[in-house]
Amino acid sequence: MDVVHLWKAYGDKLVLRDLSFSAPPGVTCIEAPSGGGKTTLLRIILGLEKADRGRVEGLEGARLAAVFQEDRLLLHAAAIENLTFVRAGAEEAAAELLEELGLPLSGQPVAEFSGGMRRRVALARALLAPSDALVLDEPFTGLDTQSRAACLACLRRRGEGKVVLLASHNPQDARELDARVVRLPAI
Ligand SMILES: Nc1ncnc2c1ncn2[C@@H]1O[C@H](COP(=O)(O)OP(=O)(O)OP(=O)(O)O)[C@@H](O)[C@H]1O
Repeated sequence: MDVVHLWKAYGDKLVLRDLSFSAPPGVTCIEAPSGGGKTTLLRIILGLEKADRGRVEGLEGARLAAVFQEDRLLLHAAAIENLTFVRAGAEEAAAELLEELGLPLSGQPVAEFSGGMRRRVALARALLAPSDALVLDEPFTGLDTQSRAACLACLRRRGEGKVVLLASHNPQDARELDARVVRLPAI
């Protein structure tokens, strides 16, 4: 995937200025401080926001799976139902993923889960959805050390061969995922 001369402003506020980079298969971490434009960039890549100028190449026809900054789960459904919602009939694969991420297989609605548990359900859902590329916006927020390690291992294994874009303000993410890093310049 290539980002080519991307510009984006909200009113007078310039957020992305002539941004270009390539993201080959593997993990690319997008690093910037809070407010630095990471979410804006990912939303443009997902087609949810329009750039003012420039383009994203190489994702034409690709299936994208995402973890948004908010979890966007079906709160009254169980974790496994949140997963099979994106891949019907995949109960076994969904259960395996939940287990890998230390999540319960019970019928408990995710509304009753902790914030970190919900974050892991959102990641599991993105990993289960049939996809060619993963777009992950701060997927590890609110996770303790052990859950974060489980997520990293799962992403490493299941993201293999895909373009994975991961917005982060934690430089440890890139180190632990052996990822390329794109640092958004301060504007
Ligand atoms: N819809 C919008 N309308 C106006 N301004 C916006 C809009 N979306 C984002 N912005 C502004 O654009 C800038 C970049 O926001 P963005 O959410 O992309 O940053 P970020 O790097 O993801 O931040 P964080 O790490 O805090 O999530 C911020 O100053 C934000 O206020």
